[in-house]
Amino acid sequence: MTLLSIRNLKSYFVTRDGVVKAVNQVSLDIFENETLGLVGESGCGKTVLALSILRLLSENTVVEGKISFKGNDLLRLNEEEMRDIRGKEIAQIFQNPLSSLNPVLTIGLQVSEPFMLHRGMKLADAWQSAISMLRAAKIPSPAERGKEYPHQFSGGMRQRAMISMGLACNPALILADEPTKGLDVTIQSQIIELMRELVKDRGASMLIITHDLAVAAELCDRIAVMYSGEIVEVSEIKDFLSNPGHPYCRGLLRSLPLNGMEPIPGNSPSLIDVPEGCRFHPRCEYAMERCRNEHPEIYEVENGRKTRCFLYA
Ligand SMILES: Nc1ncnc2c1ncn2[C@@H]1O[C@H](COP(=O)(O)OP(=O)(O)OP(=O)(O)O)[C@@H](O)[C@H]1O
Ligand code: NI
Repeated sequence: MTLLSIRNLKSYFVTRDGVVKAVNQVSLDIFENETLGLVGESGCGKTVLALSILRLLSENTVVEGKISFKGNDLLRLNEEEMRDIRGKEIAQIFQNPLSSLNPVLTIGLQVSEPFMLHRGMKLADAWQSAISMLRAAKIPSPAERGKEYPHQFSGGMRQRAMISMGLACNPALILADEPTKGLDVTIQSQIIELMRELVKDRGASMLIITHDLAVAAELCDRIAVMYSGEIVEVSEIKDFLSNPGHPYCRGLLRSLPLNGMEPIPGNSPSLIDVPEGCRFHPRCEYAMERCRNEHPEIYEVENGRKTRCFLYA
């Protein structure tokens, strides 16, 4: 069953230099009870896609298309209805908890907040629920540590606190944007393990944005790859790792340390002035005449795999 369905989403920023087409005609489904990875080079539009779902983009953004979630089109809800969905039905776990946590409130109080806001609990009950949540996130001595402030927590512990906050109201969908960025490798894998456990235990779905294909391999059921504002491949993670379809995805795999770290030649295109034809053609070793002039649609390949490449037309 589909939990969230994005159709023809466009998120454009109007800037002095031109229109930045950060998300361009994206269609993507997130199923119930699945973890979907979203990968792609820096600046390809991953964060903007996640922020579009939550409608957290700035005023100068034009957002068009349809985002269906539990019978509603999120893009058509009013701000009050949307506030009700944020944190309760769709939670976010973003990178850099230090900038997302309030420095002058205790961790316990901040994790209590969603319980008060969305579940109507009084502070004393919310506090108890917050402490259980911190315990579930494996924060040691949660009753004492809940009284501490963000700066008294290590980076890993702060991320655990953010995860507790995100999962407090049992959201159906969690949007996690690089949740382990900047953490030590060992802490990273503990956080990933924790997220997998908590998300699966609750039967929630997750969209996880990551640069790290190893993280995606560990955590995801399916993967979606973005290039220059577009989805270029969607596939089961195991098919993707063993046999990626799109030439860009083949390049991504070759750039992994265990495969020789061969970088993809060239740079990703500007989102203001995108190449004609296939956006990847200037960097593609398989580029044909057609790729220079025609924009490929996304083709159904096999096994639910979809690839935006004329090799599969
Ligand atoms: N408020 C804004 N105004 C104008 N352009 C923006 C704005 N926010 C993002 N962009 C542009 O939109 C594009 C996509 O940005 P986005 O943050 O989604 O990339 P990303 O894939 O998340 O990259 P990273 O992996 O580095 O986080 C970038 O070119 C970025 O500069
Ligand atoms: Ni990002």
